[in-house]
Amino acid sequence: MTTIIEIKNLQVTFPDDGGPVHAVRGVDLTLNQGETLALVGESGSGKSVTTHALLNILPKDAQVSADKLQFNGQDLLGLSQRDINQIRGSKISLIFQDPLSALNPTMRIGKQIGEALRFHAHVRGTALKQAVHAEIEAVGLPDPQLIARKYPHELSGGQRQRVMIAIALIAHPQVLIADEPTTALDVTLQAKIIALIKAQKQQRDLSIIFITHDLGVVANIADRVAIMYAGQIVEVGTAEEIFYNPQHPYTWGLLDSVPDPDSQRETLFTLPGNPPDPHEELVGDAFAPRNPYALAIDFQEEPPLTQVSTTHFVRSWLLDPQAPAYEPPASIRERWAIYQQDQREVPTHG
Ligand SMILES: Nc1ncnc2c1ncn2[C@@H]1O[C@H](COP(=O)(O)OP(=O)(O)OP(=O)(O)O)[C@@H](O)[C@H]1O
Repeated sequence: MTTIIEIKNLQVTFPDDGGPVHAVRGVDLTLNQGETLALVGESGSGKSVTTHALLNILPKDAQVSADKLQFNGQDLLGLSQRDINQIRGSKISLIFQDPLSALNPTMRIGKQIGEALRFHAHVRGTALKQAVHAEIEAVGLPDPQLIARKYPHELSGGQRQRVMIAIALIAHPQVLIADEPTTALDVTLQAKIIALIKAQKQQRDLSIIFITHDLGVVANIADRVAIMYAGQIVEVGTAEEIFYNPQHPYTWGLLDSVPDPDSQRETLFTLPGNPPDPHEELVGDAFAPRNPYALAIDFQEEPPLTQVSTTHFVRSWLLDPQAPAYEPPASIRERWAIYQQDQREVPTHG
């Protein structure tokens, strides 16, 4: 498996009148060739800041440090702004949550889609026009010539998001970072945009980081899932491990807050409390005050990362060999039962 992006111990702090804001507190993350990695957590957990650090698009006053921040084995932290600009848009592209504010209201759609190709590949004239029209078609928009002449406000929300995808993909990047690309859309449109991203991934052999606060959204697209809380990854695993063998109480809460059409539950679970103030210096486990399963040690010491399988890692004291026995919520026990059943059904060789 080829690693495309490797992040080790990423820390990002912003200066602020109320004291430094600790947005990212030691993130380790890898993206492998051809996979979709979902980065999931509540608002403010540091998902966007993590990927913006990668692309060097944080505000100038951000303090960024990392033991490793690499793209295809190349160190991104040491690169000049010019070299980073070459990578951004052509090798790594970003789709933002809100196309209306990301698009230029005064520029025709066609010109905006063509920009990356003009800038990175110096394509001009008829070739550029043809490439733009082909890209508009590829993202499922009708009548490319008409769409290219329109301005952003003349399109619907779903059409604008397709335009954002065309802008991100036209220069044939290796990596697509999709930051909450469906949040502003209704459920039907969400499903269509996810299907489009999935299809484009397959056609173009993309690797994707898909950012969302909603675990339900990524069930159909993610190969692996990383759960982020208060600037740290608290659990990471394959989609199957996160959905059916989750080990961190925060992941349990996120799973329980996803609407389940088959469930008998009448009201949806909402995680009690709020994430910690990012100004705070944290002691122990950042999730402890909201965690009904917290142990005394959670309020004193940061939990170590425990390996559950070759692909599954969890940052929780519950997995310590000395932790007392505990029983997760019934909804999670049901998931575990399905997982164990699936494991038994996997044929063993040898
Ligand atoms: N320029 C900035 N100056 C100060 N604090 C910032 C800045 N950008 C982000 N932050 C803070 O960093 C923390 C992480 O923000 P980030 O945008 O990465 O969260 P997120 O998980 O992507 O959530 P959301 O879905 O709301 O964007 C938040 O507390 C946020 O307020």
